[in-house]
Amino acid sequence: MITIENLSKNYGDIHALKDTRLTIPEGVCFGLIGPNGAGKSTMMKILCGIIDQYDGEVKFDEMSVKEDPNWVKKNIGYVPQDIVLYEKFSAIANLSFFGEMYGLRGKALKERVEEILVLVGLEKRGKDAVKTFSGGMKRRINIGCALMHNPKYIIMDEPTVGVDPQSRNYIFEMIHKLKAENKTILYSSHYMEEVENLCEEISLIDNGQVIESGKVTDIIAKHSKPGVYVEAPGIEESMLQQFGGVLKKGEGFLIQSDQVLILVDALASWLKQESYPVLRLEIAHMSLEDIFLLLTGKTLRD
Ligand SMILES: Nc1ncnc2c1ncn2[C@@H]1O[C@H](COP(=O)(O)OP(=O)(O)OP(=O)(O)O)[C@@H](O)[C@H]1O
Repeated sequence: MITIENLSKNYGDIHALKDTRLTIPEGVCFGLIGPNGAGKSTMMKILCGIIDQYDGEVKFDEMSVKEDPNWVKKNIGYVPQDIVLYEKFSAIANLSFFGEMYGLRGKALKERVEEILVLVGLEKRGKDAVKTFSGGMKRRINIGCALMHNPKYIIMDEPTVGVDPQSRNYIFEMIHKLKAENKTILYSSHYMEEVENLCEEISLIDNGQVIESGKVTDIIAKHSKPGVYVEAPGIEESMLQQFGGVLKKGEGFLIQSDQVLILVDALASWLKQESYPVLRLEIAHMSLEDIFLLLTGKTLRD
């Protein structure tokens, strides 16, 4: 279990994390969701010991990150947001380099490199220089490097950003395999649907603080309200506020109400009376993304 207590980090006047608390259970894929600048990367860098100047406490079981940075290096695999690889060297050379840093040698190193190449789906490209790889392939090798020492905890900072669909699917498959091996994975993303599919538990982060945390289904059950989605060119949020709470969603609006049938009727009459062309009018439930918007007033992506 990872326990984060009263974690704060400032960069000059910027409060990247503000008295944050979080508990991450063992053996789950845990998603950190938040917009740009929410504090996700800062939290991850503190967890894996890259940032060591902060207030508060981070513990893996009872092991404090501050007390034993070497334990952290042995037990955590960190996949940074920016790909770090030696472009001129082959995939095998890159994986071997990271394996050696973690103390692997000889046969054990060779076998682990082969295992990782299979895991990331690049066993046929092992001897090729990384500079000949697509962005998605580089990302897969980058993840492989973080797994060379078979860490118990894996921290992945937005591993699918800028990645092609094929590589993204490889990454998802990899995560499912790691979950089957009972690894604890911390996974940050701006993509709610990714996190909903991969993670058993999540934390919504905004402005350096945890807004909500728990199982995806529990968060949805707690905050989601039924409502009606309406899409009609020309209508504006202020016009719909007479009907209930309004959230802007895609090209239309989601209006919350416990009386959805009455609301559909009322909206239909109003739209007809005002002569707005209606593209969609339907009963809808709030998604996790809608809940994030409801709780923070922000969308996940600009
Ligand atoms: N080295 C740094 N120096 C100064 N400010 C920083 C530094 N790193 C991060 N910040 C600031 O701290 C805040 C949190 O940044 P952080 O990178 O942790 O957020 P994030 O949620 O990971 O965002 P993104 O999704 O864009 O990666 C932001 O306001 C950011 O500009």
